[in-house]
Amino acid sequence: MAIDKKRKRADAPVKDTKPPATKPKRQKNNVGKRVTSVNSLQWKTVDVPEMFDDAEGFYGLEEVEGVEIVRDGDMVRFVAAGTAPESDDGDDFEGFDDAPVEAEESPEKPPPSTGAAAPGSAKEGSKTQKKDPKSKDKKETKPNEKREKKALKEKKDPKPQEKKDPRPQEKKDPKPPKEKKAAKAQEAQSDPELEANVFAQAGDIAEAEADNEDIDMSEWNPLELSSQMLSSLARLKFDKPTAIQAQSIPEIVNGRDLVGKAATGSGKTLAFGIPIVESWLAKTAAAKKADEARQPTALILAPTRELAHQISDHLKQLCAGLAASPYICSVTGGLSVHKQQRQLEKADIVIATPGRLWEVMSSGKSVLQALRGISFLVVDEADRLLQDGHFKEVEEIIKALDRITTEEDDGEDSSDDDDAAPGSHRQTLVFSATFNKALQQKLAGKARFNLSSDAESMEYLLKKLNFREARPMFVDTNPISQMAENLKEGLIQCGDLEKDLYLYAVLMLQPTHRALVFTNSINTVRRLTPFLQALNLPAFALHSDMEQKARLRSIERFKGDTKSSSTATPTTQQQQQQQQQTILVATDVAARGLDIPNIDLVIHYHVPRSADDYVHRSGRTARAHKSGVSVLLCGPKEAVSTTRLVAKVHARAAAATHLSRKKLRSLGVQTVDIDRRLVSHLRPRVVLAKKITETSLAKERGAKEDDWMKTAAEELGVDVEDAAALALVGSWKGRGSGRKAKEREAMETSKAEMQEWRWELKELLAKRVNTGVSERYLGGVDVEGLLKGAAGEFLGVVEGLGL
Ligand SMILES: Nc1ncnc2c1ncn2[C@@H]1O[C@H](COP(=O)(O)OP(=O)(O)OP(=O)(O)O)[C@@H](O)[C@H]1O
Repeated sequence: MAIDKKRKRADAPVKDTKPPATKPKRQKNNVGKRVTSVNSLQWKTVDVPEMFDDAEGFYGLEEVEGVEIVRDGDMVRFVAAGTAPESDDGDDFEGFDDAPVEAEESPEKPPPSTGAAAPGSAKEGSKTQKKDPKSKDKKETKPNEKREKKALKEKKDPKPQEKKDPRPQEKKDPKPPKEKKAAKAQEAQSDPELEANVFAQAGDIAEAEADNEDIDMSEWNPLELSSQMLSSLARLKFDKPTAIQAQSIPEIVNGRDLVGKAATGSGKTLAFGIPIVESWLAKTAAAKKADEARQPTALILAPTRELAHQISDHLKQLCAGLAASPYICSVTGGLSVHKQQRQLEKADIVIATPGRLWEVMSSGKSVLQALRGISFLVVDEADRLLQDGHFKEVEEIIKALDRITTEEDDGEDSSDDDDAAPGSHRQTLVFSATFNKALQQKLAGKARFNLSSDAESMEYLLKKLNFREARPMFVDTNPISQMAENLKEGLIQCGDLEKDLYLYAVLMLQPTHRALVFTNSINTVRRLTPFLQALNLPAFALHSDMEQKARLRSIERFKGDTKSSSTATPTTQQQQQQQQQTILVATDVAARGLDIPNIDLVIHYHVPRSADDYVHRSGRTARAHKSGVSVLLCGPKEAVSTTRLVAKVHARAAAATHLSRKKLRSLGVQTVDIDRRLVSHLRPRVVLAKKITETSLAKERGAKEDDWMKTAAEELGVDVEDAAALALVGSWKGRGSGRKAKEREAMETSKAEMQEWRWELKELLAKRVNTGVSERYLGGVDVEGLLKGAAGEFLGVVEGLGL
């Protein structure tokens, strides 16, 4: 249906299809015209070729009619008629209208399976509204007239470089910001793919564009990037390349395979993202017809869904300033497979987690065939991706991609998987913060591989990546340390059962904007999150057992993009401060690559399992030249092994420098002695909060258990009301019996008792905590001032950490 409509559009000139009533409006060429901003113009998405029926416009191109460009000194101004009503799907352009714009609800998209609006569907419905002159819609761009806009601009704009298309992608929509936000939120609700766009910083980009002309971009010159790309980078205010970008981009542009290692937060994503987008721009420019270029340019593999979406958003931000943008799609678990299949068919850049990609690739040949034509294969966070349970899928994906050169058109894939495709046409780029150079040096060797060891498995798989070159380029921008420069590391020793207390103490003492708490288990995330919430701290959970939507929502809330779920009204200065702070309690699913701005504190509630995990977890803070603190909470038995583990991270620094031992010690982790008196003041709050949360959780578990027992009793054919029968079903000794006893106890706790505890805790939280230092209190107190006045006495050696 949508195809037919588009045909109709393509075949019949727009003015012929317009209802006669609206025609005169378009003829009022000079009537009511006025100077307007570029964003207020009536941009319309360029008509979509039939084969891209489901596409969101024609490669992002837009056009506008009835606009005059007037030069006013150094400024270019746009003169146009007033705001026009717009069709929600672009099919029913009715000409400009001088009527003022009013907010309207975003139309729903048709079900993606058909790409067409069913009669009476929301799409159809909103179309009808559009024709109603009273609706005065404004939001969606009208298709049809976009190529003209570009031509118009190129023709009239005396400075094509700066003016080529000064609007970021998001600004193509002429909706007013408020309305846009509402429409976006609505779309996000109905479309998980859009909802996934939690990292987008369109607003920032829009602000940035205003003064990007003042930015000195000369430090990018050696990289010989296109003017379009430079203008996009200026918009992002990236005035110079980071070290990994400066060293990798020219090599990648020159066609080299590359293994890149750089500290966390040092800009690795754009180190491969910029050359990929440049390649797409060149390919698109060279293609005679737009659809000739529409073969995926790159496949980027990432270990987690969040990282895949983040890379996607990061690249979208980069492309937001381009006149035409590649279609970037992420293929991750938790979202609709069918939708991803359709998106893959039109994708230019694919970012995927291996499990879902393999599933989608296995489901049909078309996707596989399209991906075989990629020019770039990127393996991000390579060490994790190639180990942690992804090994098999990555191996299968690469084998499938490589069969292109050995497989004949008999429709059967070669079964000889060890026959790596010779001279693969694609470039392979492998990035991580933790990457062993020795591994790269062995890549061209003939060694036999022992797949029982992790390191050798990875080595084997790297071999399988089928680099074009015998020795891919190895770029290591930080051979001394993998840790970010401005990271301070601390270690707090406490009793095994006191971690909750010390966690709370650190969160109270360290004025943070965003704190990330790492645990080694999903159950701990489930317990700590409500525990911190009970203490009035805005904590959110993230672990792999959560639904994808909930995962994304947690990250959004952590970023402060949406309102905190905390309903408590702040009563004290401390509470107000805490409400601005957000805390994410996560498993290692958040350890890799996540680039959330302004995380200033990472707490390892459970010590990391490996030195690399320590590097990546700690790397969530102190990113992009910012500073941050990483604190390890260690039980008595963990302290020695953890210190050793951290020392391992710093060992290379020790070997590679001639600094004194004392200096080297100061660079590593510092032991933090939090004043025990202070901690003891916080204890009553923590004890009560633990009691409340653990009882609630045990009640929940107990209720589930009861349901299970009832079902089992029914299945056994015994009377569920019979206590003896329940005992028969539910009684067993041994593992879990202590927990069950707790659950029973919790089940017996009345609502009134729980309520009483809550009131008690509320009172405790409202009280100031006397720190025992002069008149000062924790809570309503300026902790920084307190530290200044009583450093040493208060927090001992933590001064160096800024606590
Ligand atoms: N040239 C640049 N100038 C300034 N900021 C930049 C530049 N390039 C990237 N950034 C910013 O630096 C931050 C970190 O980048 P990125 O996420 O790519 O780091 P990374 O090296 O991949 O980290 P990790 O190893 O943790 O995955 C991002 O917010 C990004 O926007």
